[in-house]
Amino acid sequence: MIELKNVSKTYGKGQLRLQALSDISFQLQKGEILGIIGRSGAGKSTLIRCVNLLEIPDQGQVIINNTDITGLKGKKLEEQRKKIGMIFQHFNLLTSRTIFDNIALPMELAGKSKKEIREKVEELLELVGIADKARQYPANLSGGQKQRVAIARALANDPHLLLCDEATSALDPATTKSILELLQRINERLKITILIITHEMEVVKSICHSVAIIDKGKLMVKGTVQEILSDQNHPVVAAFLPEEKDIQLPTDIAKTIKATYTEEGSAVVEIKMPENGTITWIADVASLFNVKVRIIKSAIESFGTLTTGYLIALFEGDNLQIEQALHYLNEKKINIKLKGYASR
Ligand SMILES: Nc1ncnc2c1ncn2[C@@H]1O[C@H](COP(=O)(O)OP(=O)(O)OP(=O)(O)O)[C@@H](O)[C@H]1O
Repeated sequence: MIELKNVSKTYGKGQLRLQALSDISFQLQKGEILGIIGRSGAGKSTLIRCVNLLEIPDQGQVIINNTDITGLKGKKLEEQRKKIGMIFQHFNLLTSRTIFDNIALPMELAGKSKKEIREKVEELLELVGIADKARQYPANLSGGQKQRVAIARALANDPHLLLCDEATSALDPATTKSILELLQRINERLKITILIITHEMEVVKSICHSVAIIDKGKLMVKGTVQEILSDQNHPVVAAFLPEEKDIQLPTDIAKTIKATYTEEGSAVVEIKMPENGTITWIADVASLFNVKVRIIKSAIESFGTLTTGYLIALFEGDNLQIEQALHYLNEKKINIKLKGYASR
């Protein structure tokens, strides 16, 4: 079990003094995957760096399997650090070393034998699915493959804890999914505890067992993903709710949008998603007014049964009929906002 007890950290002195972490306490059970979310500057990276003592807390304790590692120095601290793996947003691989040698590095530093290192690296290459890349260099790999190397390297000394600092933030959605699946497989197979710092809801929803939110250096709440995400008033949910400012007009439309209808134009309409996540009126608008609704942008999140967010749609048709359709939707109290008119 991993426990943080009343951990605080300040940077700077005098007027520049900044309380980055304030009295943080939580527990992580063996095999748990905890996601920590929070706004930029909330203290997420400081927290994760305090867990492996890359930053030394001013106060409080980091207790790993009943050992208070904050009190350790020298070799004893190094021994404990070896049991904590870490992966980063930008992978942090050594460009002059092959993939094999990148993964081998922590074991070389730990003084393992060549045979031991070879066997372990081969096993890890298989585990993360890049056995064919052993002799390549990082520059020849995709982002997802680089993160697989970083994961293998983080596992080299059989850690009991894996720290992930925005590990999928630089990856596209499909690669993110495959890396999250890999982390989940590692968690299940090796029973390794994982602490993830993220700003991506997808990460929390797809692999975390529990989630906590950090705000201005304070840990607000920790709970299971299920209980937190089904409560739409929960601060964790609120932190992820798309706001109106999150949906912007596509640039080509923003440049040409006009306040009045133009011949051969279409109305640009912002739609607030209803909470049940279903828009039922598109077919009505088509059949009653011969207006075609085309969704061109969305910022939507789902939490349990709640769906929330915004869409941008083009209403295409004759001016009068578009106006009638908008009037009809306003009468029905559908949450829409006319942004202007675009040329087709
Ligand atoms: N080495 C440092 N020296 C001084 N201030 C620091 C240092 N590292 C972080 N800070 C400050 O501490 C606060 C927390 O920073 P931290 O990097 O932990 O936030 P974060 O939640 O990880 O942010 P982001 O999501 O933008 O990476 C910020 O105000 C930051 O400017």
